[in-house]
Amino acid sequence: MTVTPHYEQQYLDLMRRIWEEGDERIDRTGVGTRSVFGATMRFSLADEAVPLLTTKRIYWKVAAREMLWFLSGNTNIRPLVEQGVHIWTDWPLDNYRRETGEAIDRDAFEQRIINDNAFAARWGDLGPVYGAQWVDWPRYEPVEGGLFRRAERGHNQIADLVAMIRSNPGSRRLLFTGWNVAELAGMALPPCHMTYQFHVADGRLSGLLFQRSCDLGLGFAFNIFALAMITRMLAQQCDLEPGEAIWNGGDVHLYLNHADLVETQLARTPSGAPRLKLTRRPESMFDYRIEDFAVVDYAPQSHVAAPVAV
Ligand SMILES: Nc1nc(=O)c2c([nH]1)NC[C@@H]1CN(c3ccc(C(=O)N[C@@H](CCC(=O)O)C(=O)O)cc3)CN21
Ligand SMILES: O=c1ccn([C@H]2C[C@H](O)[C@@H](COP(=O)(O)O)O2)c(=O)[nH]1
Repeated sequence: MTVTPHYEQQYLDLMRRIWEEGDERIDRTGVGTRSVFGATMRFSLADEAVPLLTTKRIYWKVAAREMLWFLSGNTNIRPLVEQGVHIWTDWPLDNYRRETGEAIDRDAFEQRIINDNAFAARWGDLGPVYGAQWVDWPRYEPVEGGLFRRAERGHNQIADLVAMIRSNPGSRRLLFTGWNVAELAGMALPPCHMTYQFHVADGRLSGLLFQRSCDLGLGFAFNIFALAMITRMLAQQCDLEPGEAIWNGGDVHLYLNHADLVETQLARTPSGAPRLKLTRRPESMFDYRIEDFAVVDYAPQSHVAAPVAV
């Protein structure tokens, strides 16, 4: 009898291989990583399956709120912080401390972001990151004298994608990207989950993500959930069934200060088959709310905390 391995096994196998054989180097953050180049994982989304890790608890609502924030086009951490989502605070905080020399702690910084409009506008923005490029990629229009001005509304890649999936599902151009070369310098971090492509076969929509840089211990769990989530949303909007989530990583790494996390997860056995439910069919990709998502049959092992490299 052959037993199908649990979907999470491919993640644990990659984690072990990087930890044991990855190339060790000092990275941009100074923390140090072990790294491999090029990896693929595939997860079924059929029957509402969702690739949540089970060898530690994943706060999927944090990742879901982040995805809804991307789709809103907002690039300021304020709406995240207002919802108790702290995952993007460290970069503006680091910038604020460097520029002002003030030794403010994270809670106080977040309070000021919430309470003070001008402060949030000055210190809370990440630059033209994901949301800006996804729904408002800048367009320029000619004005007199050979000059150009920025059009009031940019390209909405997500709205265009929905229209294209509906009208031409066989297209090989069903994609959107955050990698706007001309604007990279203004971003707090250049996009990691940078290009998403979609494919329709047999009435099923599959999503493929190319992620140039992946923090396998921390970011990956969020990135793979988000890929599944947006693929499900697009399938719902386009009257398709969910197919697969396919993940392609470029530089896939483990930070050297994640030893406890790696050893704990590798000592655990994945189990269970969580499902993601979309409880309502909103008007468009831009009308989803956090209440529209529910995860059932998710019984993970305990959360394992790990430091984020800034
Ligand atoms: N080094 C690094 N790794 C990342 O994954 C990452 C970045 N930087 N920079 C930009 C964003 C921010 N992301 C983050 C940042 C922090 C967590 C994190 O701390 N997660 C914890 C706690 C989650 C919570 O308490 O809400 C976790 O256990 O998943 C996850 C993703 C993903 N990205
Ligand atoms: O969604 C995300 C965002 C970021 N990461 C990780 C990958 C790297 O560890 C850092 C980014 O550093 P770079 O020097 O720009 O590559 O953040 C992630 O895994 N997922």
